[in-house]
Amino acid sequence: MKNVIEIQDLEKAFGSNVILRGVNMKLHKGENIAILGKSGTGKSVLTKCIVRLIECDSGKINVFDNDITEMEVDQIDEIRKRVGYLFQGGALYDSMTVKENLEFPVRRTQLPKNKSEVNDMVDEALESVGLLEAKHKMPAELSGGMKKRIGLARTLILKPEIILYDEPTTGLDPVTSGEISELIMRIREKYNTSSLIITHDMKCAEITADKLKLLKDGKFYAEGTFDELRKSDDREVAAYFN
Ligand SMILES: Nc1ncnc2c1ncn2[C@@H]1O[C@H](COP(=O)(O)OP(=O)(O)OP(=O)(O)O)[C@@H](O)[C@H]1O
Repeated sequence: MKNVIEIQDLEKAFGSNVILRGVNMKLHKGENIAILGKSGTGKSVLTKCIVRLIECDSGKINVFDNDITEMEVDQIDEIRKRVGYLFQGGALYDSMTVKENLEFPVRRTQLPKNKSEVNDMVDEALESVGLLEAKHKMPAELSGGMKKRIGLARTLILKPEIILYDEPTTGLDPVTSGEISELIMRIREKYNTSSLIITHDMKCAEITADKLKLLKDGKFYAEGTFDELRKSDDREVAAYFN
């Protein structure tokens, strides 16, 4: 199976604070992997290394068969267009409408397009997350769940092949969390994406992930399907299912 991400022996420290101590993983095309781990274990650092928002210290990170640790800035930009990163809070610009928030990545990273083309892209992305009616709203008028959806629409507008979800359901009630998890699945179907999903929400992992990986002490400690890990005798793993 084709890998869209392949990481070998990734290490990262901030000063004396060693975070990643030899991370290895592969993400196949079309696959969803959930990354579990206690707070502060380096899940976000790992995903940020994948798009070089953080520079790793050593190791290889192949994205679409290119080692991004060796790339020049302009080549990285090409990769970033193909890898969407959904930040924890949605990271919307509060002073811009939803429409303007969605136009922003298009204007920054794509060839000039005429107004109506950009408008169509905005509408398609909003329709994909079921929020076309929020187009002219300001972020302050949106609920937490709506902000997550709009953040996702802003990621989708560039039609990424990989999406990195950083805690897509955190801070949401169980019903809205479930809706976001279902949306992640619909997005995979529609856009044919592969995803890494950092989550503390086991329901989200159950719904969205083909495979779960548990980060502990700077390495992956366990991996398997939801059902395989649920049956694990290992106390570290079992703790996630209590
Ligand atoms: N830019 C940075 N400079 C210094 N330390 C950092 C930086 N980014 C992250 N860290 C440290 O790296 C560690 C891992 O952080 P990270 O955000 O990856 O944790 P996480 O597993 O995603 O946690 P959570 O589940 O709480 O979001 C933390 O100790 C954090 O303080």
